[in-house]
Amino acid sequence: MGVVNVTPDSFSDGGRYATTAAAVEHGRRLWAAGADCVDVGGESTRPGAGRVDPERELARVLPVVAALVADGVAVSVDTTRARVAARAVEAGAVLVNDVSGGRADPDMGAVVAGTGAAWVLTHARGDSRDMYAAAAYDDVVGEVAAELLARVDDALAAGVDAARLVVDPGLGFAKLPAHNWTLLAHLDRLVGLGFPVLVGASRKRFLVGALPPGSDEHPPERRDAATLATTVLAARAGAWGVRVHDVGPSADAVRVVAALGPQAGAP
Ligand SMILES: Nc1nc2ncc(COP(=O)(O)O)nc2c(=O)[nH]1
Repeated sequence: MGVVNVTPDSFSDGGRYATTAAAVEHGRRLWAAGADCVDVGGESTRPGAGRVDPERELARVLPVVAALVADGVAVSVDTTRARVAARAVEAGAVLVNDVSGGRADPDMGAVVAGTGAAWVLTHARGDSRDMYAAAAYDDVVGEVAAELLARVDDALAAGVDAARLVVDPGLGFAKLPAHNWTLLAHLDRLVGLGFPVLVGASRKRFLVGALPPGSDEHPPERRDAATLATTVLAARAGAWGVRVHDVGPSADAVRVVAALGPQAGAP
């Protein structure tokens, strides 16, 4: 899953693809580089980010979704708003990527149930204004798994077909670095829940911990090698997908792991 943030303030590429033309061009590049899906978002989800007006979010994502769909690109929409999801699916998006796991908008379940779209339920607590306040776990893998299953139950209750659900541990969402590393080390337990697992580690701040001491926290591209390592880990654990900014290397890494054949532990 290639990332196209049509926003002026995303931490990983803020502002580079803020115009429709730049975003569409970037989405085409990611598709050509081997992305199976291009994820279009119009509202930064970084901690502390304020909300974007719904009309502005729509104005950012819809033209990009429509143009990429017209090119034959499989598009997902990164939104927590049911109305944005509905309009993006109408424009041809095939997956709703909801970092709130359906908690932000009570109408999201019904909207997804009413379409043929898939739905990524990402684990988080609170929202972008207070997410670290809830970043306390006794057993982060067990608690994230249980809370994701609660999100799944709500989705099923809303009428969404289980076959259209994907779960995501929400690295960096209401999680401290140690929580992210523990989740990465135990992705097999999340895969064992029986739903496709999407992993979004790409260029996230916790990866700086894997860089040489004193490494500059910027630019985010400096974290692409560490991101590639997380792609291999996710593929080896049997994850369904990875959400990355630098698609080419991760697409190659996924093919390398696939070439190994069935591995112990991967379904
Ligand atoms: N499913 C999913 N979606 C996401 N969307 C945005 C971000 C924040 O990263 P960005 O600002 O680089 O897009 N992370 C995730 C994630 O981990 N999982």
